[in-house]
Amino acid sequence: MAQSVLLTGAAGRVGTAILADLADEHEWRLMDRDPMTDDHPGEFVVADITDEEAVREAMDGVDVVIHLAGDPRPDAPWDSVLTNNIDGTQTIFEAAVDADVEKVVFASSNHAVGAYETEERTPDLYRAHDDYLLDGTELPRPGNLYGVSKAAGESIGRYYHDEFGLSVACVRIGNLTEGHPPIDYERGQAMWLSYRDCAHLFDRCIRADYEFEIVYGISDNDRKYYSIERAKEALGYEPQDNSARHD
Ligand SMILES: NC(=O)C1=CN([C@@H]2O[C@H](COP(=O)(O)OP(=O)(O)OC[C@H]3O[C@@H](n4cnc5c(N)ncnc54)[C@H](O)[C@@H]3O)[C@@H](O)[C@H]2O)C=CC1
Ligand SMILES: O=C1O[C@H](COP(=O)(O)O)[C@@H](O)[C@H](O)[C@H]1O
Repeated sequence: MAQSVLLTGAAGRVGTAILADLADEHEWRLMDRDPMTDDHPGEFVVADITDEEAVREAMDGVDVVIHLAGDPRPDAPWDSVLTNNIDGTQTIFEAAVDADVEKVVFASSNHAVGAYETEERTPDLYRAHDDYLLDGTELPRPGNLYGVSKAAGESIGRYYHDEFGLSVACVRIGNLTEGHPPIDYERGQAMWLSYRDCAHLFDRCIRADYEFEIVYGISDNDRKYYSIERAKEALGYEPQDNSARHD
């Protein structure tokens, strides 16, 4: 069944991947601080996610929020991630609860667990023969302040689930690259997420029933150190792409 979905950060790369395949699948309300130049479905709200009033207005009548807006740079400075990624995320969750939204899907990141990639484990970790696997039950272990902000976003989601019963899915997105896996970048190949698998995974997050989930958002790559089993079990994720098929 089509759902009414608020998509924050709609003008960015992940938003573009989602809308490319799902424009006709749901009723969209799009939000970004930058206007969208391309054709887009639904209504577009130009607003900053730290603007409480604008966020509350945009949340009206919405079933599901996909929250992508934020500073995506792994080397982003603290003042930016504090404002855009932590404060902005709390504003979204608070407004979602107040508006009786059913589900919030939070764009977390591989960088929330980046420090598991120790000198001893790498580069073997990025290769198919290695069996080290993170499955989403491990503690966050960020390797930069951006990763700290994503771990904080997951905790904010946990709090709003436990305290208010909101369904929350945190997707630790790997490396979204259009058309083919990253070239000459083993780490990126191991965590490649194709555009169509990205759209499908977020569609499953919109449609599935769950309580609180942390899943990895990568394609079904032969080389992988993130398990996609929980995304399959809890959400019905069925990826079609594999970075090994593009060598
Ligand atoms: N692209 C990737 O491979 C990955 C992305 N992510 C996460 O997914 C989300 C989307 O990332 P991308 O699409 O790649 O980034 P992007 O930079 O292409 O898109 C982010 C969008 O959010 C908007 N935005 C930023 N701060 C905002 C604010 N305060 N208020 C309103 N809009 C704001 C920007 O204008 C931009 O259009 C981010 O939260 C990022 O951390 C996580 C892991 C990997
Ligand atoms: O969280 C993110 O991760 C991807 C992959 O990280 P990288 O350090 O291998 O580039 C990154 O491309 C994206 O911009 C970021 O938001």
